[in-house]
Amino acid sequence: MTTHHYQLELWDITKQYPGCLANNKINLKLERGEIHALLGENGAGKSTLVKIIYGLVTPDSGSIVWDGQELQIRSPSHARELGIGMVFQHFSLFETLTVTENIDLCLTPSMREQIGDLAGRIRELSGNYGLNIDPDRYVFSLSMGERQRVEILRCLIQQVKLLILDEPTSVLTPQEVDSLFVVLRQLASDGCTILFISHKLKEVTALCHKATILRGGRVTGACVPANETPESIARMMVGDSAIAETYERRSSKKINLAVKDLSLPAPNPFACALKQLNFSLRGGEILGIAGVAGNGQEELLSVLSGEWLSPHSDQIIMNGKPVGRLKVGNRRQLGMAYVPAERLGHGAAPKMSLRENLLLTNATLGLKRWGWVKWNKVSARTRDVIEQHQVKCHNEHAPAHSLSGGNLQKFIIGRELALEPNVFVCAHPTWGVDIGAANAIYRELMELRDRGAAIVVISEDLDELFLISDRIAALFDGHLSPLVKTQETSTNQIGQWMAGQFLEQE
Ligand SMILES: Nc1ncnc2c1ncn2[C@@H]1O[C@H](COP(=O)(O)OP(=O)(O)OP(=O)(O)O)[C@@H](O)[C@H]1O
Repeated sequence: MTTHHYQLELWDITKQYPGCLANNKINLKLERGEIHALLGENGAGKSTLVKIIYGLVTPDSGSIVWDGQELQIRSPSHARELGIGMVFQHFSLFETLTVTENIDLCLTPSMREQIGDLAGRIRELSGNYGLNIDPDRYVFSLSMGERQRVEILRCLIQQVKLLILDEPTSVLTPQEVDSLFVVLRQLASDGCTILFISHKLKEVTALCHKATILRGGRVTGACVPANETPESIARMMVGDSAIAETYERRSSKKINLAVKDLSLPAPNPFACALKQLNFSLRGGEILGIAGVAGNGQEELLSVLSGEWLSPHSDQIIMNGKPVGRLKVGNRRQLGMAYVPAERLGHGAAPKMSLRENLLLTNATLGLKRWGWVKWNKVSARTRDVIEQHQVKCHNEHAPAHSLSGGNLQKFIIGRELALEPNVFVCAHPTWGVDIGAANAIYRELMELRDRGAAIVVISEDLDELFLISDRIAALFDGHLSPLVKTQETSTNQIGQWMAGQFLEQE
């Protein structure tokens, strides 16, 4: 049954969740040194399968052959001992510890002894692979891109034979993606096998040697990505809904959101101060803000949403009212909705059910009276969001953490759109969302825009920003570049602005 040149073989792997057959007799073989893409729409069963390989989930039936030996992977620490490393979509780092302390936590005593000076080894590996990580920094001060690089470093330090990456590029800029691919190709040529989950099909065709496609928990196809186009792979995954659309540009006269001379000191030594930001946004307009992670995106999101207050009330004006000193809840009452970058923990409370999560931001919409929650209404509204946005889940009582990443993102966006905001601030709207659902989200953003809302989209995906934005700008070191019409600029120019070139022109 086994062939020894395979690093990993899965035979008839099956996993049933209540009401959902997440993996249905899956067969998969990974050769040593190959980069293998695992593709499929949201909820297809990709994360379940890789959690089985990483020992986080026990399959109901089927067998696993590692390095020619049939075995059971009992736990993540067992997986790591075998040489299996995983970088999750949701990072698993402790924010109040440094990079070195975080990496140290997953080492066994013998690994510690073998490595010796851990901080030195981190510096060395970080240098070799161009990851640019300072071992002494605290994780809370790192951008999403940097956090992901710490996770990759953590696996590299353990000398993995199989590296599993779940949506690794979703928080990276094009330049960071290129350098990640250099690292991955180097690792693969050193004999490390890489299992790569991604919804970004251009990247799959550029990087991966083989691809396996899942649908509804089954393997439904396989291909050599280099022989395919992103469109042909998309059709294999989700059918014709994948075909990309283009959108007309619109805008109106009324200004829904204005930011005036907004400067904000960095709240900690590693955060980014915002410097003299000025922009205004009309109803019926989408402003795309590009930038390399860590250049002020998190800070701008926090100050626009009201999680942080601006120094003066009139530095942020919503529909003519100064709101800079109002908190999130008050801004929501005035018509703002907000989707933060991190889904679990920030966008949704993981252990709370979907209807409780809906209530968290929709409470003002007649769902409470005299302090009593009208649970029937909350349930009905949650079911509407689930239906309208085709969120795959058991029902409205499912805890947020039981949803696949893309489905949770669809739910959070749907919940916020249900508020019918006139100012919508949204980070990474299609992070981890499959191509069919991404198009559905784009359509909804366009429709909201056409109903007169002003929308700010902060994203590191330039293709996305060029597809949907009416105007576009880049953040660099807390400075905002000029805002230009998307048709009048190019990815090249915005790429240069992302590196701060606009400051030299001023
Ligand atoms: N702990 C759980 N309890 C109940 N159902 C679950 C649980 N984990 C996953 N599921 C369900 O199993 C199915 C497969 O989910 P999985 O996370 O594997 O999909 P995926 O292909 O990784 O999707 P995505 O691209 O959105 O991350 C989904 O319908 C999901 O809701």
